[in-house]
Amino acid sequence: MILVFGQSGQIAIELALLGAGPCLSRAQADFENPGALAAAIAAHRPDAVINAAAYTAVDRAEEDEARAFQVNACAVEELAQTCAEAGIPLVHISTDYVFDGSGTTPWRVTDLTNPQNVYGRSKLAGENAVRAAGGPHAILRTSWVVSAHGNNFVKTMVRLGAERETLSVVADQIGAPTCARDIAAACLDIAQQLRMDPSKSGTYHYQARPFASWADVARAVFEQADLRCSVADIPSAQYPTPATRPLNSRLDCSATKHHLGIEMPDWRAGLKAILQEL
Ligand SMILES: NC(=O)C1=CN([C@@H]2O[C@H](COP(=O)(O)OP(=O)(O)OC[C@H]3O[C@@H](n4cnc5c(N)ncnc54)[C@H](OP(=O)(O)O)[C@@H]3O)[C@@H](O)[C@H]2O)C=CC1
Ligand SMILES: Cc1cn([C@H]2C[C@H](O)[C@@H](COP(=O)(O)OP(=O)(O)O[C@H]3O[C@@H](C)C(=O)[C@@H](O)[C@H]3O)O2)c(=O)[nH]c1=O
Repeated sequence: MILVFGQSGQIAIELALLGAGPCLSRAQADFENPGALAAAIAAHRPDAVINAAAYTAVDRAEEDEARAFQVNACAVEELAQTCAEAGIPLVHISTDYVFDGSGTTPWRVTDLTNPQNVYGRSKLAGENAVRAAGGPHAILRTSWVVSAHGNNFVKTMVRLGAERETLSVVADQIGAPTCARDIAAACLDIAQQLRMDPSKSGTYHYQARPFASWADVARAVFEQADLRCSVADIPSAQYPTPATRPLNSRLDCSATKHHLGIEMPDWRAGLKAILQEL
């Protein structure tokens, strides 16, 4: 049995649809309540754990640092240590925001991290806690998660695209949207592989193809959803936000393919499915 944390989140919803579970809610396992995660593991005795819970409000985190670190790092340390002590494989999801966004080369799993905002620093601290716990684990870094559920850029674009004739969207942050459904399937695959072979533990990248800017994604949404809104490309400087976002969010996913045999999906196909679901 695969125990999932983060029941109401985009990725956890897709994990449940794919048959993973039980999926625990905040009320069942609160990451701000020390001891709650160890108790949940003891109660469920899972074969593997997928942590899809996190503090994901990137701008709010700038003023809510203690809570972001509690959820994304301190609680993750408790979870990782509990799993390691029991030999339970842990799949932990992380983010492109652990990188500083310099250059244009896709980030490899071994590249130096240097997060530029509180959310990214808290996620990096969570990664480090998982590695330090020393149990069977996979840290799966992904980016720009989109789905028919929860809050995400695609849903925001569908809403704004119906209200506006033109929308200004940043065109100098390059990465790729990755569908929660594809990530969930990858997490399940990795959890099974870790159960069979703990030596596959490590850090992996999982990002859909092809690379795109947020403006490209907005254009694809409007085109596929038949919305008449046009997109004006702007630099990040013209869209000031409390948290700095990395310009280069391209992830090199070759190790994921090489070591785990997992292929990267095309986000345009996933986008089509999401728009049909909305
Ligand atoms: N969203 C994105 O674009 C990206 C996300 N990721 C990572 O992927 C993972 C999943 O993201 P996503 O599916 O988008 O997440 P969501 O933002 O959709 O959901 C987050 C989940 O975490 C839960 N959560 C937050 N705080 C607590 C807490 N104190 N105790 C228990 N549960 C809590 C939320 O519960 P509640 O509903 O009660 O608040 C919710 O179920 C995270 O690790 C995230 O960092 C990586 C790259 C991009
Ligand atoms: C709504 C809107 C956003 N933007 C820009 C702002 C920002 O640079 C970019 C995306 O905005 P969002 O706030 O949706 O994205 P953001 O919350 O930064 O998304 C991030 O979330 C965390 C959890 C991650 O881990 C990252 O991988 C990434 O997905 O689009 C525009 O340029 N125009 C607009 O009208």
